Amino acid sequence: MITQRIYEESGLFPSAINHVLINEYLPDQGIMPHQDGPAYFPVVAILSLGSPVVMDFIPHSRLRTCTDTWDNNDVKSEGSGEEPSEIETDKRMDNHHPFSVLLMPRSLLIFKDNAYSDYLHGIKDSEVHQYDEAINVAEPLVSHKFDQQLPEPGKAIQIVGNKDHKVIQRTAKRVSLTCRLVLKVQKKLFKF
Ligand SMILES: O=C(O)CCC(=O)C(=O)O
Ligand SMILES: [Fe+2]
Repeated sequence: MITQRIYEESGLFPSAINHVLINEYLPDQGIMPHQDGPAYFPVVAILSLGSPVVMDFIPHSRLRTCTDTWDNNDVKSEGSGEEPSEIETDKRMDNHHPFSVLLMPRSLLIFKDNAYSDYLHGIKDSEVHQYDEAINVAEPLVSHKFDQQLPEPGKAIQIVGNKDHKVIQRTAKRVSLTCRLVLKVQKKLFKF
């Protein structure tokens, strides 16, 4: 089973994956920025099928509260380990910039730790996604290779990219399998 393979090959989950959410998206549908919350172990594996999408990661608002000090790049010293100082707070914010990831069909995205706890993740409600800023921007250049292996070549993927303007057109549905580990499975819901 796919979850077993993800569990074994990633080595990132303390026990077998016990929760899979299947989402289906029409070409103009996304998901609003959110956090997956404390019910899950903080590692998420998302398998993507169908049209590609861009997933945006946005620093959580608690890390974006004083944007006026955002440009404070000359901070070099580490804090003393006591109360967080202003410098430490700035440094922490400096480490949290928005980023995005292009999710191609049959790709597996795994995110964890800070990406789980310090960022919201979401997908725009748009048929066209820009991936210029995606951290894996080079990937679609090789994607045509596996595009040909799909049952309907070219149906799911349309990359309208050139070197200045990198966008994907979502021409088909996208189905994702979000695989997680629920830490405490309540066996008896009602205890008297
Ligand atoms: O469909 C996706 O890629 C993301 C789904 C998601 O973030 C969720 O179900 O919590
Ligand atoms: Fe999520």
